Amino acid sequence: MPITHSAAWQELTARREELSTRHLRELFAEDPDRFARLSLSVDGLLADFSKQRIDGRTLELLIELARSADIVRWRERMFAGEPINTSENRAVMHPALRHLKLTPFPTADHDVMPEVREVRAQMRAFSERVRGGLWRGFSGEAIRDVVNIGIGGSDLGPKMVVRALSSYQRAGLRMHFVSNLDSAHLAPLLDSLDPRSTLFIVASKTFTTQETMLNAFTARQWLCAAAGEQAARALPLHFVAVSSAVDKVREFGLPPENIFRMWDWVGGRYSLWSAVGLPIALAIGMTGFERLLAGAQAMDNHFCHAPLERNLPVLMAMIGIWNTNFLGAETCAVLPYNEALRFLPSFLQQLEMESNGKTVGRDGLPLSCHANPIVWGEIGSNGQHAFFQLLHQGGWLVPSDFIASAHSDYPLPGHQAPLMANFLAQSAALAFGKTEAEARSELQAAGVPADKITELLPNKVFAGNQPSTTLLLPRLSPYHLGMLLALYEHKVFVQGVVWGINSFDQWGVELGKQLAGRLLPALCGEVGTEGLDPSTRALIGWCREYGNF
Ligand SMILES: O=P(O)(O)OC[C@H]1O[C@H](O)[C@H](O)[C@@H](O)[C@@H]1O
Repeated sequence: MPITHSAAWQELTARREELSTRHLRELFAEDPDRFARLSLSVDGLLADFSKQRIDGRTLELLIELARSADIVRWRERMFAGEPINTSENRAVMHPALRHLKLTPFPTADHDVMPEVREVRAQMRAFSERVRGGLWRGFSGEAIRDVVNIGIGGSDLGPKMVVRALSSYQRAGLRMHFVSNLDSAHLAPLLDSLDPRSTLFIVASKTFTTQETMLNAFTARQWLCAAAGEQAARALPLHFVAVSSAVDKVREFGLPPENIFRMWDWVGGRYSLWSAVGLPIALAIGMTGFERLLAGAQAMDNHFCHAPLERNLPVLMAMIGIWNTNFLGAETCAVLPYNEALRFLPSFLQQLEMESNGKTVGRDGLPLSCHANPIVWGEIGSNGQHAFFQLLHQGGWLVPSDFIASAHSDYPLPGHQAPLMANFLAQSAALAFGKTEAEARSELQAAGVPADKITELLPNKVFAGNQPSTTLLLPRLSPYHLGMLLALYEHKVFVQGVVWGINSFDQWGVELGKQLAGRLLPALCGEVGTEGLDPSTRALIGWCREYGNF
């Protein structure tokens, strides 16, 4: 039965009629305990849902909706290692990667932990050697620059975490991330590097991704040219790979000891906890990386054991569904007030939109409702000076997640309090707005003449009622970052279950890749353009006229 036919969905639809006309101002005025009732903290991570357009009954119904989608059973199935990624017949076991107990996972009969622990030990040994200056390049120099070559899940996660935890980076290694096919990404970086002290990590689960392989081949050529006669000896001293395709890495020229394995039960966008996180271990040390894993494991435990009504990922997921499917929001903004979380919006875009950006359900039938909204975002307070105008007065419903850490790890005097003041001010302004009466009396108090007040007044009113969730970390530590990221992962999982989606495949990325493969020879003039659509044919003509392929 489609989820939209469930009793909870029907009741929520009725509830929408009532709540869509209510203002957050009224909801707060009616209930002085609203913050206490609609916020929840787990291990120091605080989530405030009180500025969402919900009330107690709505929340009860949302939890009932999650139950009618059988969330408890699906959660058990995931943690039991069942092949819930049905279109690829794969288990989904990224929680195994942060399982730090000495017990099996998922079961004693099918325990992946020995392999996981083996790779963790390999990561520890390797990162300690590199960080300690014991891993030497072909000319005997220690490593100073590390370049991760990968894209999508093999780039966004480690890049985001390395940036987020930059204040924990003490070994002095310079970390770089190259993902784009465009040589404007790799070329200037190579120009700035010394091949004798540079280490490349080629991260690709499949080891076939066009962008990654092209960048890896170019980097290999660059190294070999610099190493000259020592090229063969240099390659394993300057290249390691993270992949599940061991044979392909061997063909690239790397010995088994330079290969960090991953498994088909880890999806790319869920893989930062695996050896894909090697740049994190190199940047902050393996002990720091394990703190990240510990935070994620704490969130796994909370997700598995907390009652649904007090379960952070479940609440976040269901409130998102309320905003999308009942209030009609088409987008969702991620607004981290922390410079170190600069790459979090892009990471979450892949996590959410590649997982749940679908219109077909697990059963192969069209979904009976919309699934993932469009996720976008920017760090604060920068966004305030760019697009917040639209959030405040643009007339669109845009729910947002405000994220910050109370403690700054870069304590320049006088910065953190104003940052946090802006962080708190914006969600309050979006929620409560400014009425015409308030705007009028402000203008009067400022001595603005009456005719000017009439002219200005419409511009000075803020409708408010924009819903937001505030996520507040005590500090952006590896542990709390791990919690935050696992929170979003499980939120995505819960939403996928309710929408009836397989959140772990991504067939929608294939068509463009296929077409690019067909167009490449036409662009290079090796084949004609007959049979292509007129627009593409004409564009190829232009590209060939001006391009330097
Ligand atoms: O790690 P790789 O196999 O190179 O894949 C890198 C990325 O490319 C693909 O196109 C997928 O859409 C992503 O989910 C994946 O993370």
